[in-house]
Amino acid sequence: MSAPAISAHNLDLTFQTGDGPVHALRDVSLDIPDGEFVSFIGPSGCGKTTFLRCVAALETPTGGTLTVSGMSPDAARRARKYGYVFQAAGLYPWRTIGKNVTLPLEIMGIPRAERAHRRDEVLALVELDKFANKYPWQLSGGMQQRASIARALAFDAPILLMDEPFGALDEIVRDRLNEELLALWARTSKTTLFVTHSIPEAVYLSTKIVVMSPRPGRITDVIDSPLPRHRPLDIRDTPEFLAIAHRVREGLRDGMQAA
Ligand SMILES: Nc1ncnc2c1ncn2[C@@H]1O[C@H](COP(=O)(O)OP(=O)(O)OP(=O)(O)O)[C@@H](O)[C@H]1O
Repeated sequence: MSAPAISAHNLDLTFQTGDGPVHALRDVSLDIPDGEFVSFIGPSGCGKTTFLRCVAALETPTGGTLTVSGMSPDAARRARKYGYVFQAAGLYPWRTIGKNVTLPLEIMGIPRAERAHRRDEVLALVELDKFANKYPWQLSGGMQQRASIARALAFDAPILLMDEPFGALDEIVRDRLNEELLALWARTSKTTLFVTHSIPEAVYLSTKIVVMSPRPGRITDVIDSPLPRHRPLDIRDTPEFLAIAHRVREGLRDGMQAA
């Protein structure tokens, strides 16, 4: 069997700050097999972003072990094992959508023809193929987030890290992007780590839901979703869906009480 996409054991992270130590993650152990869609949900400040940043080698844990595709996070970063989608789309306003998407490929030194090919492919995946020559300000917020997903997909990394990518969008746009993201995940089968504050979003998207407690962030529950992989939006009204949402809510409440 190949190594899990992500494997964390007793992960700890304490930030040293001017006001004293901030214990952001405590004893986080989690294995994520290849191809799963895993949501992280928990109160603000519980370390969700910090965990993603550890996976991306942007933070160094102060204890425990973490492997990404069977290697150290730093080696995984150098091997370009992940794409990262941030809370804000973070597109460069002076570059077209197409040129935003190809920027990481330019930095990697990928030849022009190959860049153009990958740009067309990923823009088609997020249904923005007609917008390659537009500038970010000419697109809606939801389209900008899709462009930022395309940029993260451009170098075809096996892991996609998404930090609350739809948090700033209204519910209707968010619903549509949730549906599109599931379809995209089904087509690409990338291992996805997705941070959210929304219980319905976590339950709708995920094969596994990781519930975290307030700081220091611990895992209070890991729920393997019994829902089928194909999920129309109205699955959210089914008793199965509501039962998982209830369990997430309980997990969040238990974490708050224990804190
Ligand atoms: N570089 C840093 N230096 C000091 N403290 C930090 C640093 N980065 C994060 N923290 C602290 O660590 C804790 C966890 O932060 P993190 O951003 O991971 O939480 P989060 O669960 O993603 O929150 P939110 O849902 O609000 O985005 C917070 O208390 C935060 O203030």
